[in-house]
Amino acid sequence: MSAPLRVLVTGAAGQIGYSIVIRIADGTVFGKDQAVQLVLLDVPQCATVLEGVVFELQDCALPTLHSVEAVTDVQQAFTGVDYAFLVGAMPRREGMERKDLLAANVRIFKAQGKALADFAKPTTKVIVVGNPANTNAFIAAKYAAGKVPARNFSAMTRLDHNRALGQLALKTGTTIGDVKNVIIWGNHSSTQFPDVTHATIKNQPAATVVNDNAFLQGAFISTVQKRGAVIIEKRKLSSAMSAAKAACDHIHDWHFGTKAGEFVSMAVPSDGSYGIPQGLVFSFPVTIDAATKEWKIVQGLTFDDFAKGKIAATTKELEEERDDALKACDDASI
Ligand SMILES: NC(=O)C1=CN([C@@H]2O[C@H](COP(=O)(O)OP(=O)(O)OC[C@H]3O[C@@H](n4cnc5c(N)ncnc54)[C@H](O)[C@@H]3O)[C@@H](O)[C@H]2O)C=CC1
Ligand SMILES: O=C(O)CCC(=O)C(=O)O
Repeated sequence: MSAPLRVLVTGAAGQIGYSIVIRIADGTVFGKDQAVQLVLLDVPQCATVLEGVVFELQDCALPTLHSVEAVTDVQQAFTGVDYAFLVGAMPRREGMERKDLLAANVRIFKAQGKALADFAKPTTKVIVVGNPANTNAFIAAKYAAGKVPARNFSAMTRLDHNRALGQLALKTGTTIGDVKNVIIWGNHSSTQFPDVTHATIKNQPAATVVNDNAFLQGAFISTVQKRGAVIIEKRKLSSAMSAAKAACDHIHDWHFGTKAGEFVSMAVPSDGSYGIPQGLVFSFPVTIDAATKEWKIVQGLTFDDFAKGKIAATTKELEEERDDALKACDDASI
């Protein structure tokens, strides 16, 4: 068993927390030979619930779980972490857009960015799940600057990516393993652009196999864009099982690298690729090198006018969110 990795989950008393911790603890994310020290953070009001989660993890008798601690103190939570799953935040309810959460949640990510700078390892890798995820990651990276590099911050669009794979498999009567290289561009919001231009199904161009352009430019895109809202409408709670699974896929691939010839969607600070403003946390297709654990934005993809319009819309939304978040941070007394 390798020396333990210290892995933090915030919001661990919540519904995503409950689905995510078992996958981290049982070796699904970091492998069956990798011990994990799990740190579960939530707010003090949730301390008892958190204790129950710790007890359940102990009762799972997992060989890969080196230790598990429940904490409500930010310094204790962030000290020495190798990976941080930042889930803890207010979820939206029916009828809200994710950006409606901005003012409430941005304060959390400002404080946690500072805590990462002060207490985490400079090599810590961070996935932000709490919404609005891209902009929260932007804010956390800003307040960790100088200590933890911006490229160690990411936001989750893997759930959207997985939703897109699922919709294509359903439409074509194939299985998930047959569908590769869909791309989610932009924001984890209803402006995101799920793009199949470079996707394949059974190694053939997805557009050829689907053979229904109206679907690909219509229902496919809107289903993926609005899936989160539909789940809320039906469950009266937001996606949790699928969100936890996607967060684990995201960190698994960051830790182990992507497969040859395949890319995944991950929201990362833009380096200016494809004309996206520098620093904006934007979902791109990325490949990850297993040895260095560094992501690289896939280069050289081309866009038609339809795609250009979609990418412009999601970029504009993210720029507006960024500006609102910066203003909220200036106003926040933390
Ligand atoms: N990026 C994505 O694809 C997805 C994002 N989400 C987002 O994930 C977040 C969590 O969702 P759920 O688990 O369903 O919500 P939940 O309400 O069940 O759990 C959130 C937990 O976070 C805790 N929390 C709040 N402030 C905290 C803080 N400052 N530090 C530590 N913990 C804190 C709460 O006490 C609660 O236990 C929401 O913002 C939701 O919108 C959900 C699904 C997908
Ligand atoms: O839609 C939301 O606001 C919460 C859940 C979510 O982000 C999603 O299901 O995609």
